[in-house]
Amino acid sequence: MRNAHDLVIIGGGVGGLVTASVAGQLGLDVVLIEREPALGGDCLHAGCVPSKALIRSASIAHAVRHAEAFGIKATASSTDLSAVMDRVRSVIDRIQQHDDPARFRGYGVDVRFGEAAFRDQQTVVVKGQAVRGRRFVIATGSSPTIPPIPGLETIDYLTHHNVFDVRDLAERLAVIGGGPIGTELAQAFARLGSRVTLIEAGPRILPRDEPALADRLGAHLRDEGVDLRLETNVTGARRDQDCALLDLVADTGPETLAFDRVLVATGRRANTASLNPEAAGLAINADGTLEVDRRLRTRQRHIYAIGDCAGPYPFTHMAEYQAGIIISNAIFRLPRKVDYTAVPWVTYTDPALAQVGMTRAAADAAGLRYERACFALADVDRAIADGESTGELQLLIHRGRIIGASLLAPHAGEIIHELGLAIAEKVPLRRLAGMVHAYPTLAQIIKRAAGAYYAPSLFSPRTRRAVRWIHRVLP
Ligand SMILES: Cc1cc2nc3c(=O)[nH]c(=O)nc-3n(C[C@H](O)[C@H](O)[C@H](O)COP(=O)(O)OP(=O)(O)OC[C@H]3O[C@@H](n4cnc5c(N)ncnc54)[C@H](O)[C@@H]3O)c2cc1C
Ligand SMILES: NC(=O)c1ccc[n+]([C@@H]2O[C@H](COP(=O)([O-])OP(=O)(O)OC[C@H]3O[C@@H](n4cnc5c(N)ncnc54)[C@H](O)[C@@H]3O)[C@@H](O)[C@H]2O)c1
Repeated sequence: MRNAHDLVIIGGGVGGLVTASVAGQLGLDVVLIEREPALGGDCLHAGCVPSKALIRSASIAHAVRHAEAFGIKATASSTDLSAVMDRVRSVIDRIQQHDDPARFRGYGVDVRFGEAAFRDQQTVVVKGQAVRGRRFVIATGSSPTIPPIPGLETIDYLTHHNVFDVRDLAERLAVIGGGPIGTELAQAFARLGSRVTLIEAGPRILPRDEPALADRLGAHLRDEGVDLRLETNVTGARRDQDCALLDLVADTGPETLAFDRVLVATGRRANTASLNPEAAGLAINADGTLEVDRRLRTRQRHIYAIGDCAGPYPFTHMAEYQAGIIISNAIFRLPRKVDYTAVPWVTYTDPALAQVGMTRAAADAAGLRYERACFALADVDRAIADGESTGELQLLIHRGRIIGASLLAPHAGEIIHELGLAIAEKVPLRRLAGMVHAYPTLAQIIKRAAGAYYAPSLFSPRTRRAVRWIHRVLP
């Protein structure tokens, strides 16, 4: 095909950037198109990075406030949100250096800024210019969805796109939506000093996670002072002088509450409309993601899609993982399919809620018979030393191997990967029970849960009889 680039990548977030850097360094003729004025995508500018930087400030505020429980007299903390957000900004700026267009141009990538839309199956148009490609990777991410609440447009609500620009701490903050965004930010702002009401339409926060652990986290947030309203619908919103009024309806009846700010965190939808997908003959799933096969090819075999715009797991590490699949399929031409058996995800509350592999709901849906091994964090020595008691590990075990793990614990995201490897590599549970875990670590909860699973058979009457017999007959 004349004048066609080897690879045209649409979207300069993590999915697009990982693909572009490898393809460029391997010597392909690559064009990377990003509609915002900077590379990095939502994770860097309005997602993972600013939220985790904010959570860090919030955890320090929380530690200072509770210092006395650890024998430390600290003066009462107050939050300078402007300084907190300056730090958030500086963290973004520091990481942004990795995503400098000059770096990618140095790899030979032709970086262009402007919105790309398909003209046909081989061409996208950017700022009026046609860009032809032999292969395409769509990595356009997702955007916040706004629920159809009458009057919402009148109250100047926040989303994750502008919440990190706010400089003054709201005294009363409503967070609508108890998914990962709403839950992480509700706790962070409560710890920074806002009175937070977290409103979730469903029966629990974090509906994709293990229900018992999500409930435990919800109770913990309440203990920390978050006013958690479950099974509550927002039926109307309006401005009243300096505040926003929200009409709430729950089993207990209707109620109208006043807030200084309202953050909407009710989900995200794939960015596909601006791409003009029909012109390229691409199919869209009911949830708005692009239809792809297990090799991440759309219906047009030379057009691939990865990250949030393809799903099914809208996380940065999954966009990066899927970029690896594309590199294999589209660059090395080695057919490779996605494998989602050991996908981890973490909600970075304190304690954090981490999942890898199957939840019980997923195992039930797959018709698998499994057993459970659980262990409470409160019985782990390190957790006692740290003054942390809220948490639990739950393992799902199928034929002696772990198929899913859910962990509520401080830094759960740092602990869960050992279990991810065990699931991916089908490591027998007894190997984990026998593995030496350094003392005292929170990760010992894994060995303890595995030990708890084997304890009934280890200390059974049969084993006890066998041990007595051995001691009688052997010298
Ligand atoms: C508040 C928040 C916190 C989060 N925290 C975490 C976390 O802790 N861990 C985690 O794993 N995930 C987290 N996520 C999710 C994570 O941000 C996304 O999964 C990740 O950014 C997806 O990467 P991507 O490459 O698919 O899309 P993005 O990073 O969104 O990049 C897509 C890019 O495509 C561009 N684009 C869109 N349409 C076009 C077009 N037509 N032409 C040109 N360019 C276009 C966009 O401008 C954007 O830069 C969080 C998300 C939010 C909102
Ligand atoms: N730590 C992380 O990995 C992390 C953190 C933040 C975001 N993310 C990603 O970003 C994506 C978007 O996150 P999110 O939290 O916005 O979406 P989500 O879809 O995960 O959760 C939205 C929540 O809002 C509730 N909801 C929807 N409409 C509502 C309404 N009108 N009133 C009250 N509640 C309502 C839903 O029941 C659901 O619990 C997620 O899919 C997640 O993967 C990941």
